[in-house]
Amino acid sequence: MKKRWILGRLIKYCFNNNGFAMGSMILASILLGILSVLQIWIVGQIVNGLGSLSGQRKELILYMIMLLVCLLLWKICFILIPYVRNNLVSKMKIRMQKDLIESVNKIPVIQQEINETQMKIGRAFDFINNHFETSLISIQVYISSIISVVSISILLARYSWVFPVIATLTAIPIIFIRLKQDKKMHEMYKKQYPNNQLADYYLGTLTKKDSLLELMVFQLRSHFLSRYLKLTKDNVQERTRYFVRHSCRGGLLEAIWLTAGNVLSIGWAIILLSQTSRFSLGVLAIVIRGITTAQDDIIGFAFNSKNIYQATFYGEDFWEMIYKRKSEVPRYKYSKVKSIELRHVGFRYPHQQENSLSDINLILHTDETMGIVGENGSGKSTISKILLGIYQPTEGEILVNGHKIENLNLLYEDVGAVFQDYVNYQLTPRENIRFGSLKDKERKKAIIAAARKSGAHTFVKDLKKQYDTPIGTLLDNATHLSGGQWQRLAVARGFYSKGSMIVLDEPNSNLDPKMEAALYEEYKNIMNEKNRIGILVSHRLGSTRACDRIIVMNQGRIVEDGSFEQLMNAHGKYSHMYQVQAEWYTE
Ligand SMILES: Nc1ncnc2c1ncn2[C@@H]1O[C@H](COP(=O)(O)OP(=O)(O)OP(=O)(O)O)[C@@H](O)[C@H]1O
Repeated sequence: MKKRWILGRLIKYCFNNNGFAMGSMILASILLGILSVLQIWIVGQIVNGLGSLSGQRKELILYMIMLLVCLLLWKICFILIPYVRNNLVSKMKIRMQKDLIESVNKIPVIQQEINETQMKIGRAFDFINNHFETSLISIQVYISSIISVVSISILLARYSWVFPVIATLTAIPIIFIRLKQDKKMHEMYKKQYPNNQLADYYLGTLTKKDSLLELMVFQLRSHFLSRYLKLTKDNVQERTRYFVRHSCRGGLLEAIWLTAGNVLSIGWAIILLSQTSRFSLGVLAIVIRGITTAQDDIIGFAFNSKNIYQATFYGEDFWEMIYKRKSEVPRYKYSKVKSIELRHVGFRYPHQQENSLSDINLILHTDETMGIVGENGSGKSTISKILLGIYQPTEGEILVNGHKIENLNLLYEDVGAVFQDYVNYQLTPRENIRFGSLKDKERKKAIIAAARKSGAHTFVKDLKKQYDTPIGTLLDNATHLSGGQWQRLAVARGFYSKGSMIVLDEPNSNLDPKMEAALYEEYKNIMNEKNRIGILVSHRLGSTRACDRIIVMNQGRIVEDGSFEQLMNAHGKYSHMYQVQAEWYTE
């Protein structure tokens, strides 16, 4: 998208969503510009009137009244504009956040996971929260400045065309000086952005609850603090260097140029006006005020460019995301999956040299359960994310119910999953479980049944308000839960979900052995529910024993595929790993 269109885009977007407020703001800005020239002209007439008091009293009073009306209108505009703008900004921010969140939701997860996208999303939100309002102010200042400069130039040209030229010529070099300063500053901010992000991360690690324990035990606090301080010190030093190099020098140059220009232009005005018969004190007042106001407007115009640079930098990411949403490839939605087939599927994470999955061939039918085993990093989670439609393969084909998915863009209406890195929703146990299938009406009995199966019910029933007790650390009077208790809620969420597929990705890390053993029984039941494909990713080979089939992953490939008996009889990798684990328990 071309950068220069960004302000135009913003105006259009605001008009489309809140035309009345935007229109009022623009009209008030136009009025401000007109009032500015009107005041100069009236003051000139008053000075003239004062110079020749004889018989001009009525006119003088009329000009005085006009000046008062002008000042009153000016004041009203000054009160009205911020009021309308605040109103517009609050409404538009909500709208923009909604649009942005919807757009972010449509970015493929794999793209969202990469740092570059995270930075883009961060900058887009930054635009809404910190730069959108300044962009609106810039638009408003631009409009009133343009109207003011044009009308003052017309007024000055009535006396001599030299005056608007003088006003413009003295202001233009200053515009360039400021533009250069702003460009440098913008470059500096852009350069500092990754370091700022890293500094925020260090600060977060130093202050967040999750990292406190490790910071204490490994005595990392001073290490992180010195890293944080170094980064912020470097940034401050760079900003100071920038300030001395560009702002101070530029400011000095500006002051010298403007003073010299003003002395010259006013001197020239006096000489010129004294040579003509139209010379009067009022005209001199108009010329001096006119030239200085026009200069201020032109310079203010340029000063605004700093806001425009920032709005462009942060806004670029916002508009890009909103724009992308419209050109997005449609996703293929399935409510009932009877079969899913991967044909020669390969997958490579962005910016990686090697494939994480290669040549995966697999057919899964409804009412079938599959275990996925393999060493760390062999591709188990990646393949389950592909089956869930979270990642799109970079090679090969996917067929759902026998139909090829074009562009490999797959989405299910309803699937269940328990991930290794599940989320702790700082709300209530009911909501934590209900999120497993939010689009249906709440099934109270099913929530309790899911909690019973996952073992969550044993502690939830003893909470103050049971399933409606606030849990976590955010809400008032919330109850703290242990790691294992959170995990049981995450498992209950998976159990509560409906739909034609469930993926359980090693969901037992925080559970005690008794709970783990009991859960494997439940996994068996849940995966074996009718009209479902059940997938269990696990390091405990014994837990996959009950699956109809097991695949063994190694370096991104399926190296064994069969039932438990077949794999044991084959005496391959699975049987070897199984023996090793069994020995560990029996020794
Ligand atoms: N977000 C990512 N970006 C780049 N590479 C990744 C990413 N996630 C995983 N990988 C790489 O892909 C490969 C497979 O990872 P995956 O998480 O699927 O393995 P896994 O078998 O589930 O491992 P584990 O048993 O440790 O959970 C690994 O080599 C890993 O380094």
